[in-house]
Amino acid sequence: MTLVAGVDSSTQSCKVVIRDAETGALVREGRAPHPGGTEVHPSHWWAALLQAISAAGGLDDVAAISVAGQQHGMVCLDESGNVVRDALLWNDTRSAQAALDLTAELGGPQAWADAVGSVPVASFTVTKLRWLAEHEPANARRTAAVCLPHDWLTWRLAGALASGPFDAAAWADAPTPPLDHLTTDRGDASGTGYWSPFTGAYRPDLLKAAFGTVPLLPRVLGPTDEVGAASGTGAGASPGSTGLPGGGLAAGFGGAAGFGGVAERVLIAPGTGDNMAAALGVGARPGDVVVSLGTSGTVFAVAETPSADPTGAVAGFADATGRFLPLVCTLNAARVMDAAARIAGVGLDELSDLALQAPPGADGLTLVPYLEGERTPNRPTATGSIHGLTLATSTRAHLARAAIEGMLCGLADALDALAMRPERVLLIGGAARSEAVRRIAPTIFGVPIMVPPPAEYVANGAAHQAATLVTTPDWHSEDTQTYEGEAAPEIRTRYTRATTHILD
Ligand SMILES: Nc1ncnc2c1ncn2[C@@H]1O[C@H](COP(=O)(O)OP(=O)(O)O)[C@@H](O)[C@H]1O
Ligand SMILES: O=C(CO)[C@@H](O)[C@H](O)COP(=O)(O)O
Repeated sequence: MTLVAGVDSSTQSCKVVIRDAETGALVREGRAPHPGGTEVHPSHWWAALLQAISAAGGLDDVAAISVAGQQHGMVCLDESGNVVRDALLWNDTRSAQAALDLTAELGGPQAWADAVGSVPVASFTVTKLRWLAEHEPANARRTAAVCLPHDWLTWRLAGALASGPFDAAAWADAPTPPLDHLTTDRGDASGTGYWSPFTGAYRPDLLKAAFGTVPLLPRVLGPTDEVGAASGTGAGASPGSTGLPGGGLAAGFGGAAGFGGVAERVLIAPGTGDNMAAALGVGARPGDVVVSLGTSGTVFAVAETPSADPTGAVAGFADATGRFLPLVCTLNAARVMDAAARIAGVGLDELSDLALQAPPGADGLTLVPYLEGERTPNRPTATGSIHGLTLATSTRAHLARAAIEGMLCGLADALDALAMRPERVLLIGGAARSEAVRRIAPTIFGVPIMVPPPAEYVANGAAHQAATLVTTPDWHSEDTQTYEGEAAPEIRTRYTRATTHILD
């Protein structure tokens, strides 16, 4: 049996799955938590990855690996490859003004949508770089290369694999490759704000306008390229860079160092952004819409052509297959339920039970879930609010229901923004494990919802990408469960009214 590993380095944790490359059967898995906060030193991701790989039984018998990661995070490296400052994550809103400034400077939202498929908001890397240039000029000057979380982990993994077989202690300080060995993929690159899904190339002019200089950028690999192989597409190589010198890292991988396991050489797939990997993992095809309820709430579709929404609601991303992934993202999803459970003093399962005890619409109790500000709609400084509080609605059950309905109303607006008539709506992510979420979602979305069995779909997608390096994977998706319910548009109407009465 040939094994492959898939990694999901997401906001809250790192998950590793080891699967049979041919069939996709799960062999073993592991996970480790990430620290909280919206700025994190990348070394925490590396430590969590090593811990999760250990928990998953190591990599000695693994033939290929792929890392998917939270999108947009700004990882700045100096000339020696050291991290310049803590990474600003996708949900850090300090660059909201920079986003407004950049939008105006280029000539408005349409100009950005036409240039890179998306209108920048605080999540996008390009706005974080502008913030750095303005607020931390010394750190900006030290920045020799900029990459994304999955790029950085892939680069570290390449260095560690070149140093010897998996050993968490030895790998903790494994040497890193030269900066010009950094790689990314088109899916994650499309969330930077300086890579165009229309041309498949970087827009160094936009980066220079935002940051003042053009640091080295990761080479953009094609969907089936191998990290370290000299024959990648190279499309969008960093300005001035001609690709990997001397055939890259391939010679240093794995077996040459005498791995004890079956695999002679661990291949590294390009990896991608977590949403692009989720699309792979769930087997999304054109006509499908995927709703993912993780730290972020995302609604996305696989598309044959790139999109350019000047309203900024839909980000015109690329996917991990050569197609496109129009996506709407909210800052507030699973953690709204975490917060409601904390207030109610219950666990997540009990919160689900409580929510199902309250009637649809929670007797008018409406929760606007902007607990971390909001990205869609673009309200970076907004706060959450509760409306319709009466003696009768002052119960834990009403609160639980209102929290879930409020979170889902934000996602229903996202679904509307995609402007599709989906053939299937698939619900995944941590909060999709909640029975209340599964049962309430069809009433809020107004369409039946298909829920695949709970699994780590981002890590699975990464594993599938890794499998394509060693075989032609024939992975069958497991049965989904369909949830239906009577549409309750009045809940969304009340929610929309409530969103006009929130504090910034
Ligand atoms: N049974 C459940 N009900 C509701 N939320 C859940 C449940 N299980 C996990 N979660 C939530 O899912 C979130 C993690 O989901 P995940 O998709 O792994 O997030 P991320 O990928 O952003 O790190 C956490 O906030 C966790 O509390
Ligand atoms: O910013 C986006 C998408 O544009 C987020 O979806 C991040 O990619 C974080 O994902 P999760 O950690 O919530 O999976």
